[in-house]
Amino acid sequence: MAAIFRPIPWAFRGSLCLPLSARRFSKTVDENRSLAGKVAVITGSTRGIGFAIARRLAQDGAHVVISSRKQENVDEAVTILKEEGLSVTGTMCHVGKAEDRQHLVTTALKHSGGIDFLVCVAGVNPLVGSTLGASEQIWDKILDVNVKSPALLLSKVLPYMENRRGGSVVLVSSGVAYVPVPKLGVYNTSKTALLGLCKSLAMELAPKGIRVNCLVPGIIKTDFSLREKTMPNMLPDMNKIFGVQRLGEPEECAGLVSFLCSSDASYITGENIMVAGFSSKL
Ligand SMILES: NC(=O)C1=CN([C@@H]2O[C@H](COP(=O)(O)OP(=O)(O)OC[C@H]3O[C@@H](n4cnc5c(N)ncnc54)[C@H](OP(=O)(O)O)[C@@H]3O)[C@@H](O)[C@H]2O)C=CC1
Ligand SMILES: CC1=C(/C=C/C(C)=C/C=C/C(C)=C/C=O)C(C)(C)CCC1
Repeated sequence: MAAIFRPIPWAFRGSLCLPLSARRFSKTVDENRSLAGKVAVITGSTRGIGFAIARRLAQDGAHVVISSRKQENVDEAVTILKEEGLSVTGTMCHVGKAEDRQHLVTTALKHSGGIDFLVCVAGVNPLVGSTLGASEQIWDKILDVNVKSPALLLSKVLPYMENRRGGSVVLVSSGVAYVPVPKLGVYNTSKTALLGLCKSLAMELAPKGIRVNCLVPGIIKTDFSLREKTMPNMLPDMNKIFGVQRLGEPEECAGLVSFLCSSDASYITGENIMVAGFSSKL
C-alpha cells in the first residue's frame, strides 16, 4: 500500500503530493471537459465507428444527437448511452434522403437549441465487383450516401454554426482513398472524393470560423468491415504486412474526432488524418 503514496517523478506535477490513485480519478478532469456546452450531430452513429464517436463526444461533455436509418437502432443506441449517464437524443435519418436530413437538423435544434459539431460517419458499399460493371443505380447510391450527403447536410447545418460563430465538421473517408482495394472501385472513388471535399469545404468555411477535417480509418473491427458482402476478406492481411499487428477498434477512431472538435484543434483545418496502424506515407 505504501507504494501508492510515494511521489513518482512523472506523475508529480503540482505542489501537493497526492496518492497516484487520487490523481488518476481526479474530479477536475470531469469539470474541465473540453466539449461541455456543445452540441454534436452524428450520422451513422447507432453502431461501429459512429457509435464509438457518439459515446466519446458525450463523455467529453457534448450533448450528442444520434442518427441512422432505423428508428429501432437509434432507440437502442440512445438507451445504452443514457444508461451510462450521457447526454444524448436521437432520431432516424437516412442521409441520402433530403427530408430526413432536414428532419435531423430540425430535431437537433428543437432538443438542443444549436449545433456546434457535425460528424458525417454514414457510408455504404453495396458492391464488391467490377467498377465498369457497376450499374448507374449503384454509382448513384454510393455517391449519394458517401459523398453528396455530407455536403448537403452541412448546407442545412451551416446557418446554425454561423449563429454560434464557428463550428467543427468531421468527414469519414477510408484508407482505400489512398490505395485502391480491388473489387471496391466505386467505393474507393467515393472515399477519394471525400479527401477533396474536405479540403474544398475547409477553404470555403475558414472565414466563417468553421473547420473541416477528415478521419481516414484503416481496417476497423465493425459489422461493415467483417462482412464479406461489403469488404473482401483479404483486407486484414494489410495490417500484418504494414503495421500494428492487429485490426483497429472503433474507440481508436473516436479520440481523434473529439480532439478535432475541441478548441485544442482550433488552428487545424483541411486535414485528412489516417487512423490505421500504419502510415499513408509508407
Ligand atoms: N470499418 C472499417 O474498417 C472502415 C469504415 N470506414 C467508414 O466508416 C464509416 C462507418 O463504418 P462502420 O462503423 O464500419 O459501419 P457499421 O456498419 O458498423 O455502422 C454503420 C452505421 O451507419 C448507419 N447507416 C448505414 N447507412 C446509412 C445511411 N444511408 N444513412 C444513415 N445512416 C446509415 C448504420 O445504422 P442503420 O443500419 O440503422 O442505418 C450504422 O449506425 C463508413 O463511412 C465507412 O465507409 C472507413 C474505413 C474503414
Ligand atoms: C494507405 C496504405 C495502404 C492501404 C490501406 C488500405 C487500402 C486500407 C483499407 C481500409 C479499408 C478497406 C477500409 C474500409 O473502408 C497500404 C496498402 C497498407 C500501404 C500503406 C499505405
